[in-house]
Amino acid sequence: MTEPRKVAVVAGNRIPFARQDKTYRHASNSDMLTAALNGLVDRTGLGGQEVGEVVAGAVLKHARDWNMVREVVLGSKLAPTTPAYDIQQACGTGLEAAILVGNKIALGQIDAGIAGGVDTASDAPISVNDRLRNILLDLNRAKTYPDRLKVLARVRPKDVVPEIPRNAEPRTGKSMGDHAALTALEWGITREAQDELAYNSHINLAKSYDRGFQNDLITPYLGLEKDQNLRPDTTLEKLAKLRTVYGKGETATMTAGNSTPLTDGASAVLLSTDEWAQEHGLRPLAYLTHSQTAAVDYVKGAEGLLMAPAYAVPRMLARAGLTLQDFDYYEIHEAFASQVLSTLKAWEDPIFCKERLGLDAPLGEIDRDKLNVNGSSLAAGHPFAATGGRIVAALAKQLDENGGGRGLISICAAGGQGVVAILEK
Ligand SMILES: CC(=O)CC(=O)SCCNC(=O)CCNC(=O)[C@H](O)C(C)(C)COP(=O)(O)OP(=O)(O)OC[C@H]1O[C@@H](n2cnc3c(N)ncnc32)[C@H](O)[C@@H]1OP(=O)(O)O
Repeated sequence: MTEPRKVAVVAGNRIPFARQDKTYRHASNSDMLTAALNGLVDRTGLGGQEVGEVVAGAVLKHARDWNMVREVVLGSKLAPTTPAYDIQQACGTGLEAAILVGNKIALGQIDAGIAGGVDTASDAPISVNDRLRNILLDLNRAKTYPDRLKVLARVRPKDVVPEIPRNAEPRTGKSMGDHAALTALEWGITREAQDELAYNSHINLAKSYDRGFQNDLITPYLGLEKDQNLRPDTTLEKLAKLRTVYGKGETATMTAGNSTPLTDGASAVLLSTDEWAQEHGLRPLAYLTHSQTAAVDYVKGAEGLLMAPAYAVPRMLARAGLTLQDFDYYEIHEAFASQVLSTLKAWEDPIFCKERLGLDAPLGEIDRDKLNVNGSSLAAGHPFAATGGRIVAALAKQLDENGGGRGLISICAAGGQGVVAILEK
């Protein structure tokens, strides 16, 4: 077996993220992923060329999009001979796509590949209930006109009520926010701490736009040039006034300001070997060096729904021979401010680290000045599968700009899962 090859993150591109039912109201997942992909192809001069694979996905997609990513490639500026396939790991999708591409590069199966993700909260895949579905299937089977009429006569008004996907866990019926509220309560996460994290996210993202950091990470789309959820004028006072939306009574702390908004958007990231990058006149921004996934049993309440990264990170650190403090940047996806803070508090807690992680000592604190330095999902928004690509591209660029260093990526996902990775330069 030959040594694994280094996996370079070469470039990234996304469209600005839009709030649900706003600018991208009429854009489909395929439209948005094509825009993100074509922007990356233009930026890297890959028009008409083939890459090893394109791997991407959407958390919510229409049944007609069963081969979405390959169809997107066929409609893109890449060569039509580029293989492509869909993956889905809830909010971990974009990062998992980068890991899959990276692993194939490391093993010598491909020299370059593109990882991506897309989601629309505006163009939700509405379905019909099982009764109407069975009637429609029978209608398709009916051979004669009278037979069809007989089948149609079975339709009742209640059958035509559409089923809209809920942002909830199928096994508990609770929304992600309700789950996060339970975890916030368990860890004693205050409203003030959540609002401060949300405030920093907006300020850091606004600063990153101001200093031009986002210029070669984003391609404007449908007239939108910046993330639509960004509020550079937000203040702690304004955040403190918002009503709570998850949790109950006096213990409720989560608001629209410290929870991610429902969002539309897409992202794409180019990964390759050093040699491939050089041959194509490109250069590595950073290297994808480690990754890990974990899952927790949130169904029986053994752990909080969004706490899997708290388990994945120490496992990855142990394999990498690193401590939690060995990083210059921490990119912790802000599904909810409370979930970031619960994770950080768990890593500082000796009992959690001993009893749940099996460690002799707590992982300890991180330097908060190194956390989400260019803003994260609370400010940018969170089009589920597109978030991983946003983070990988921004962190790689930040490490490059810094002239080197190491960054930790941590993404919580529905179903009690976590996907984490390390980028280094
Ligand atoms: C899926 C996975 O695998 C894992 C994950 O990541 S889990 C995370 C998944 N994502 C979610 O669950 C998304 C959850 N978010 C939502 O459902 C909704 O955004 C929400 C219920 C939290 C809020 O919805 P909403 O009430 O419609 O929000 P919105 O109208 O935008 O904001 C309410 C108010 O707060 C204000 N506001 C929001 N953020 C603000 C800020 N930063 N500063 C000042 N004001 C703000 C708005 O201006 C608005 O004020 P008005 O009512 O005066 O207009």
